[in-house]
Amino acid sequence: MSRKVAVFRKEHFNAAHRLYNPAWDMAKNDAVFGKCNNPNFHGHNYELVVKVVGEPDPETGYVMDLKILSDLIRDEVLEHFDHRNLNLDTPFFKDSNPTAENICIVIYELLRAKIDPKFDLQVRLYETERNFVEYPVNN
Ligand SMILES: Nc1nc2c(c(=O)[nH]1)N=C([C@H](O)[C@H](O)COP(=O)(O)OP(=O)(O)OP(=O)(O)O)CN2
Ligand SMILES: [Zn+2]
Repeated sequence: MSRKVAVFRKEHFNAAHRLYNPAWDMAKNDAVFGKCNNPNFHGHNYELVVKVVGEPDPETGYVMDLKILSDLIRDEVLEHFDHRNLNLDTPFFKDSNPTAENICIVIYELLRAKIDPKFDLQVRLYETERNFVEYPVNN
């Protein structure tokens, strides 16, 4: 029987963004993205939940030390995203929109590169209290 356990770390960051498609005119961007297309940007208080799944180490009882996970999220994610303009201050959304979906995928990829492949990883990102996304699915 599997002894896999999921451990979670919650973090938050504040960031500004604008959702628009540069290939479209303002009218179409307004129609699709509404107030999220404000050229002067707008902000969200993002809540981030990182889930790591694996078997507890027999010597420590830890799946992964949550202090190490916390430091990793700080260094790999929050340093890039917190109090930043996601369109202008980060390199991640030059060719894509900083939607919750795309931000979640970027965060997953940043963390996946640093977390031992023996662990499964899943990221949940709340853009508002009621709007949230998860990547990857079915973990
Ligand atoms: N599939 C997606 N839809 C929307 C996204 C997104 O990232 N993925 N993003 C937005 C806006 O950026 C933003 O989330 C909308 O914010 P807001 O208008 O404040 O949202 P609500 O009015 O629904 O606020 P609640 O507090 O959640 O009620 C839009 N769509
Ligand atoms: Zn928004």
